[in-house]
Amino acid sequence: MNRRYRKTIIAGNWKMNKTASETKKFAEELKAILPKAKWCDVVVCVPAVNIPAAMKAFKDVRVSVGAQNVFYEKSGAYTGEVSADMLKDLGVKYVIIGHSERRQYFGETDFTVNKKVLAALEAGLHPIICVGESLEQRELGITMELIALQVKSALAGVPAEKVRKCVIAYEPIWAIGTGKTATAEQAAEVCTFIRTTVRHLYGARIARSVTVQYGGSMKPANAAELLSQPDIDGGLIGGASLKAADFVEIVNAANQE
Ligand SMILES: O=C[C@H](O)COP(=O)(O)O
Repeated sequence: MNRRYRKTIIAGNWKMNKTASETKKFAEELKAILPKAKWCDVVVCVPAVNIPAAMKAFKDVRVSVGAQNVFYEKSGAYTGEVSADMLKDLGVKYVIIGHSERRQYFGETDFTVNKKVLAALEAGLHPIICVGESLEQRELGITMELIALQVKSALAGVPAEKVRKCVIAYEPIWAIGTGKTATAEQAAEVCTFIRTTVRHLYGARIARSVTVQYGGSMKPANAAELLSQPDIDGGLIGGASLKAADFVEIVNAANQE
């Protein structure tokens, strides 16, 4: 981690978990145990329908509320979709884009990810752009090519002054929800490569300012080691973000780095 140049961000991705009342309960639990002085930004990305409840519940907890998806059009006949302006209007700060579950189950592609990133930035949101390889791709030895393609596609047309608003999350698909974490070396290697890719596109100054997270079975037991890697500036946490105590332990691990 390098606090001098960029933000450390610990973000929970609740996926399709917790009702509005469970959100309120979680916020109360979190408030009781979250340290007041934090060196990192803490974000909780909740299901879209629970955003208003989360905004209210996390108001005095100094936790930003994030969304898990956004559509790229501004408005119109797109049944079931939510626009970037709608999220912004609710007070949302971050939005996850291109999570592998969206790519796998909902047909998201590098092309739609890019359109969503542009729409999110235009609305003043911070996109958390997810990239990552499958086990087959890793075994074929094409991880870096794939990551470069995903990063370059996601950032296509993003002007230099807006890139530092983007967060890039490296989430190896084989480590998501499997309990199988990438080793700190594997995670660090790809996170450094992501920064190098941004450097080739935008130069060293901007590359230094972009937050790169790791996600994939991050938990209290492995967070400190992962977060101590120089190019890992935070985590995107699924399962372990659902329990306030585990989530806070990860925030504490980030605070110690
Ligand atoms: O967005 C979060 C990732 O999918 C990681 O999920 P996980 O921590 O449950 O493996």
